[in-house]
Amino acid sequence: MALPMLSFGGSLISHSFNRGPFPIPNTPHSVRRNNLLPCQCPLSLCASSRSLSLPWGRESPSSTRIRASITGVSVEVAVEEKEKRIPKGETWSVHKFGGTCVGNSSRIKNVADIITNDDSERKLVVVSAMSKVTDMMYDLIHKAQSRDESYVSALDAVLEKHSSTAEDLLGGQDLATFLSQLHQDISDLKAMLEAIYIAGHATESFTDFVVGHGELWSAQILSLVIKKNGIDCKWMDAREVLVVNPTRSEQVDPDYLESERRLEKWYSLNPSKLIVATGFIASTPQNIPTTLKRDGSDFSAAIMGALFRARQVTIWTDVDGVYSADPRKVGDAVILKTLSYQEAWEMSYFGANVLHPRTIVPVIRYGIPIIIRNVFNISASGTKICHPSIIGDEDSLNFKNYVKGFTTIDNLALVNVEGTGMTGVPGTASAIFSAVKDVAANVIMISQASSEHSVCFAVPEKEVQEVAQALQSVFHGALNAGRLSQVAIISNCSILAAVGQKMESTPGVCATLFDALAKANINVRAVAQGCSEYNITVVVKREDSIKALRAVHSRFYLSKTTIAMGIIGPGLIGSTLLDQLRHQAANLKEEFNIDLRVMGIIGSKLMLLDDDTGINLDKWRELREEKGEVANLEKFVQHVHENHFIPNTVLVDCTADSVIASNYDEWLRKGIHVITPNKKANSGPLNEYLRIRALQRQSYTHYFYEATVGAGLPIISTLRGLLETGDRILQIEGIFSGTLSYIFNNFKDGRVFSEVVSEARDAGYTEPDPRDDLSGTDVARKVSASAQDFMQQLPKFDHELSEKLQDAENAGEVLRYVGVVEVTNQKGVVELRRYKKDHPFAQLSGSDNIIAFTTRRYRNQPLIVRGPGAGAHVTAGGIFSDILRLASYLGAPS
Ligand SMILES: NC(=O)C1=CN([C@@H]2O[C@H](COP(=O)(O)OP(=O)(O)OC[C@H]3O[C@@H](n4cnc5c(N)ncnc54)[C@H](OP(=O)(O)O)[C@@H]3O)[C@@H](O)[C@H]2O)C=CC1
Ligand SMILES: N[C@@H](CC=O)C(=O)O
Ligand code: NA
Repeated sequence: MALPMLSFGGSLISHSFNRGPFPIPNTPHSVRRNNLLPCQCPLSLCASSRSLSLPWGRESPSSTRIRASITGVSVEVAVEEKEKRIPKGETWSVHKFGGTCVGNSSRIKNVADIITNDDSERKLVVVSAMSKVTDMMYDLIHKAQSRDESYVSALDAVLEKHSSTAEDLLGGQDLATFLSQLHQDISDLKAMLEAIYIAGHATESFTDFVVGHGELWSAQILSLVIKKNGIDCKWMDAREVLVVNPTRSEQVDPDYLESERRLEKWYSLNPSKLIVATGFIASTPQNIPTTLKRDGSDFSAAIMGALFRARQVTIWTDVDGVYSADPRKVGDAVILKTLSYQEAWEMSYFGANVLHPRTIVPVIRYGIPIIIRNVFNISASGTKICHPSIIGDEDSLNFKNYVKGFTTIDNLALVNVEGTGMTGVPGTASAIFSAVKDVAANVIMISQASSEHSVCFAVPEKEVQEVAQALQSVFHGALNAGRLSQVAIISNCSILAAVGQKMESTPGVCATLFDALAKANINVRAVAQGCSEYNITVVVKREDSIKALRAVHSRFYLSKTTIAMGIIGPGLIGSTLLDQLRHQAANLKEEFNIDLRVMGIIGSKLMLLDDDTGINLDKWRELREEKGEVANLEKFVQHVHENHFIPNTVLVDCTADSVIASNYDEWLRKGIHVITPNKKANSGPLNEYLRIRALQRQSYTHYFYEATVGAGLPIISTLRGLLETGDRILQIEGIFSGTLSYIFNNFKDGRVFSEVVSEARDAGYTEPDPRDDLSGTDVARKVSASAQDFMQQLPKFDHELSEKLQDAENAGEVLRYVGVVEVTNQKGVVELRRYKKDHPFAQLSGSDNIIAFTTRRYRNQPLIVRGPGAGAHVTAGGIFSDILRLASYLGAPS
């Protein structure tokens, strides 16, 4: 057995090292645990299997069978070998659980359940140490080598954490066996830490040996819990199988051939359909324990996936999958269903916490998909990272498929080396970057234009001064001679990268990205795109980083029918509309790709502005109480329209205020759509109305007001349909007022007029000011100063109206308040008329409106629209359908 490289001296040399890299007594356990070298000759298989008989998890192979296999009984050997060879391929699924997934006993149990419920034929589970344990283990080393005696109590805490977890989960013989092993390990570690304490130093292999215990314990506990679920399960100390070669730069390269050979051997001794293996740890070809470095468990799982030619490798973590952008920065970030290996690679490289890029390398070889899933939300299907051919054409018509994700890296500086002396001079770039290498700075992006006049590159801010000094010194002569004009530092920069495999050969992606940045008023300092076209990198000012990320994300990810809404006037109609939006929003998004976001709600006194992605309509009333601020219409409009990257804005005016209506032209001019049930803008001077309509057409915005006539009834749209298709209106006659309809439908059987008006008001049919409903607003204004006053004065009219009613009844007629537009004579009349009891206008009930269009096409029989023409629900419904009409004009599917 090869001896480890140790740097211990003096008395420690006298320890026995022949079993491993550490000076611990030769207990039977340490022999087992550290006899990592599987022997090369067939005979030694027997020897090594005997010595490897572990008391937990692993069953010794039958010695008879092993002996038979080495005594040359060839037929038997063949049968045995065949049976025990790993059935590689599709049948295996690999699962990897990180530290948080096995952070305490209930989580370990949850993991055991997930494994138990996976119906794959064969399963390999790779497990990290319980959360915080690896840090605790590193801390032990740190304490011991800095001669801090508290390593002893820190080791006790490690013991306590694992023994209490085991006691929670296990019982009987399993618990006893595990605890005895744990105590043995702790006592071995204590001896080793003591040695480190005395030496004041720990070699890398000692450190790796100590820290790897977290995985040994979690794998044993998990395998015993799974066994408790009634499933046969073996645990694997991956150091017996995974062989890696250290490289420079804190990385290791797996030796697949040797690992595969050892795995075959391991499996022949431990055939099982369910194996729990330690993540993170491995051994060198010389059998010295080592680790796959930080985040190495994902790498372990990927290597195991490759060794087993697994069907898939699932990395269980605590997020639902890979997001299209950092969800802490972009509220709209979505979970990506699929990513190609290349995309995942680029995303992780560019700062997204996806997977370490090296995790992908082992699985690419065999095209094994990696799935990222949330252990705390198993209903989420996660993100599948696989070969692009498997991704297929799902969403292929969707532009967002071209750019999958966006990432940012902050705290960077640009270095710009500039001067005419660089043009056509070979070796300048080499001189620049070798100077950078000499100060060990990491170059994150490079850009050089074809004029060769300047080379610009990004490095971490903390390294930039050293880089600049190195360059000043290397190019001292060139700078003095003027061949180089400057070595400039541009501090406070961030990188924004857009990643997507389908960007390759797709025209317009760059243009869209830059257009989004330009519209958000963000200056781009430098750009880089490799010819692979998987990644476009731009450098922006640090303070613009989040704004830039949101701008580009919205451009690619929000559907073009995402609409930012500002609701003005959350009174009866406005609040009913908000309730309807709340109920329908998810369905609209799901079925029609219409994404409505209420970004602000303003009343006459208070306003509520959203934080980022829209107000939570489940509790807008409470939020208004908690977070409402003093109403300020200008600020409100600016917030709703300008403070985000949603492609469309609509203001919905649910007031009856003419001052609010006087703003429509300005809003339309700014590109804001307007929808309203407020009649003020349409019922003033005709010129005003025509001006708004003209402006709206010029600015390519929409102005919809269906609810201003007959509430939700399709009156404006019917009229428009008739006119736009070339029909000619001859007359429109009808009962246009829900309030008056209600009043005259119920003003009978000896009832008093004022009482019926109050009833209409209570039912929500009247205007905020009921004088607007009753004919002769002028008359009303003459007799009263306010709406309340008017209601008090109203009984004075009871007598007069009772007489009119009586007269009509005596003649077998009813009273109806109608409006008539006679187009041919250019005449409009609004008056109280009497109709025979069998006339359609006499048949109405409740707040019904009835409108009869007599046109050239509908000359003999008018086109009639009839139904409730007032009330909160039907009015809000009318506004809502205008909002959806807007969405469909903007491109929503029908
Ligand atoms: N009721 C119905 O059946 C129909 C109504 N309509 C129209 O719907 C509109 C709303 O009616 P309704 O909901 O019943 O009225 P409400 O009086 O219940 O609500 C009006 C809302 O407008 C707000 N408001 C008033 N002035 C301003 C201002 N300057 N700035 C911001 N907010 C303001 C009020 O805020 P605050 O509470 O803070 O004062 C209140 O929230 C009216 O234009 C009406 O003509 C149209 C068709 C049918
Ligand atoms: N107050 C109005 C409501 C609809 O416009 C009416 O009564 O019709
Ligand atoms: Na209508």
